Amino acid sequence: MDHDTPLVQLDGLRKSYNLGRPNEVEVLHGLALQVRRGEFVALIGPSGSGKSTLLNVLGLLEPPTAGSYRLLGEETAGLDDTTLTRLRGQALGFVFQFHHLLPAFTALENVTLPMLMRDGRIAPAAEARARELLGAIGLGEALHKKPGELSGGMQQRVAMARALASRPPLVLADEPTGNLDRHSADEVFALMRRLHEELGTAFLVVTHDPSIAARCDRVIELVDGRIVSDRPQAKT
Ligand SMILES: Nc1ncnc2c1ncn2[C@@H]1O[C@H](COP(=O)(O)OP(=O)(O)OP(=O)(O)O)[C@@H](O)[C@H]1O
Repeated sequence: MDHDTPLVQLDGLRKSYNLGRPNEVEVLHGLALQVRRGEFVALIGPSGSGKSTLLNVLGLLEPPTAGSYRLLGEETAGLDDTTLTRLRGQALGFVFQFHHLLPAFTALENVTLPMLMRDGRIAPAAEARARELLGAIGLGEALHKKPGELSGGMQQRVAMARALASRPPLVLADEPTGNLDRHSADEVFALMRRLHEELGTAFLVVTHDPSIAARCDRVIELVDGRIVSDRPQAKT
């Protein structure tokens, strides 16, 4: 992929849910959007405006109903499941509101396991990579702790390490600080910004928290399934 090719390019993207004829409900109404390498973008909008739906489409978890979605320059329409899984693994990391760590496994195992399972083959040096990442984000002492022994903020930092382990160019984050108190939320967000600076990873962050949106470089606002504003923000 050419370095200037957008990571994400949507053209006329529509998504409907078929609740049984004639009740087809269109949730995303023809979106056009580009996300480029190394951007740090907030996606905001009222409840029900389609943010999660858009993230699901971007994450290749749900197909669009119409329009084009190019990921890393590759048109995703019509790709089979194996190809979608490969492309997802190559392009994307995911962070959710709830960490979804495996409770029976340690922090180190939680970060290592997805790397081992990627493409069904053993990724070389997966554990070394997991140790390095967890060390870099201040969890070197917690490698062998299980999620239940960690604070909410620490759990979310482990989830961040898991998302970045495979060096994706883009991380999709759905309310990554939504379940945390102010202090932990600020800590987790600061970590995201730091990883963005150090690794050049692009982030698309769905948030209801105005103070988090205010610290992103670009803010896209969705209302009723349409982009009503998309503006850069000066760094504060
Ligand atoms: N699987 C589905 N089947 C039918 N309708 C759906 C489905 N998923 C979402 N919707 C509808 O799509 C619309 C947008 O929902 P979505 O969850 O994307 O909004 P959101 O902006 O993420 O909201 P929130 O901020 O509350 O998470 C809503 O009207 C919702 O009812």
